[in-house]
Amino acid sequence: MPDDPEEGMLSWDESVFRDEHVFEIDYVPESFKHRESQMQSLKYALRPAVRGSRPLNTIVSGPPGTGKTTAVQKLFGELSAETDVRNVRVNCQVDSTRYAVFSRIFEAIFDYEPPSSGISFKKLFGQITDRLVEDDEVLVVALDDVNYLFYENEASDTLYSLLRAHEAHSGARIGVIIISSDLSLDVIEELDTRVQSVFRPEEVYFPVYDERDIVDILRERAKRGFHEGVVGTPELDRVAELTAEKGDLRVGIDLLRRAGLNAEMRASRTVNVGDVEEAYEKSKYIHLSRSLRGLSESETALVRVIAEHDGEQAGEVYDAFHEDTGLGYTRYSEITNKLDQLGIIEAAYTDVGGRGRSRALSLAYDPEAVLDRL
Ligand SMILES: Nc1ncnc2c1ncn2[C@@H]1O[C@H](COP(=O)(O)OP(=O)(O)OP(=O)(O)O)[C@@H](O)[C@H]1O
Repeated sequence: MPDDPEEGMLSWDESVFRDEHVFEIDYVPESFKHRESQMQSLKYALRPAVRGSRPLNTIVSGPPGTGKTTAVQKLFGELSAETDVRNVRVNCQVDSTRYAVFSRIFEAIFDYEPPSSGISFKKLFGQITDRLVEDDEVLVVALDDVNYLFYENEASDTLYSLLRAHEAHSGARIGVIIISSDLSLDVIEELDTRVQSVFRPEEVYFPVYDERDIVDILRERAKRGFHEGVVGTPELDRVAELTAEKGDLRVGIDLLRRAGLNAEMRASRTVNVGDVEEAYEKSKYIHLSRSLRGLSESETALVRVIAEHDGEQAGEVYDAFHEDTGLGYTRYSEITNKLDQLGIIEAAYTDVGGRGRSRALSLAYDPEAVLDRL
């Protein structure tokens, strides 16, 4: 510990943070660099809406933590502030059925939730479009993390309703932005042919940031979040290096916050590389935590069973799952597919001693780390 407490030590009423809020998950950054071309493409697609026409439908894709959601949030913020275009972003991890998506849209338009007694989908839809026509407004809907609609088999119906709104309800103008971070999913291919025939979206791709971009973005964030001099260049470089390994900018933002907390734990005014390395033991699981957060009870139950039977054959895992939950094979296999697509588990086919092929299920992460986060 430093000799001079005045200089090196943090007192109780001091903090390394200037504004800890900038490291939170829902913070929309003021400065949004290295995404200029993607922002241009999105603006191009949205521009017709400003003129009162239907905007171009768009698919935004790219790996997790590459700024897709932020780009849409920033543009929607501008649309709300400067134009009459209505917009709503639906988080499909939370609202993963067509009815839930439209309830969210209803809420955004009417400023209150639809009656919980339950009205038919048709009625819900009709009220939304009537209102749009009445107010002469164009609506843009962003379906964020659209892959969750696919896991529930709701994607085609949801998109079909949105895309055909102007035919079903004359005068309704709705555009769709779908955001997908599951690159193993070919969104268009997976849709019903009836949807494919009306869905010819513009494509905007968000690649991972390289290490130099990451340093640039995180330096800005650190400047806002920490007092001057708290994070030095070697520490920031290490944060960027670890972030680039994972490819997800969220890892870097979480690392900065946790490293700051670790420095405070030592009552230090500055973050050192040790604080960063220690923080990484938690931050590296940020993607896992996010995937686990949205799971239902039976999905969580299956994750737990797999963690306890790591690497065993699918049949054995099913027996244990069935015993715990009473659920049958169909549901079991649907959940297995979802967990596989989310990257929580890996399902590999193996030959089992001449008896044909079987699926072995294992976690994509250390079982301890998974069980800790359930
Ligand atoms: N260019 C940027 N400048 C500043 N912050 C950024 C930038 N790009 C991303 N971020 C930050 O990184 C985090 C992740 O970004 P965002 O949620 O937009 O990613 P995403 O691509 O939508 O991820 P996912 O596909 O997992 O939903 C957010 O906290 C966001 O503020």
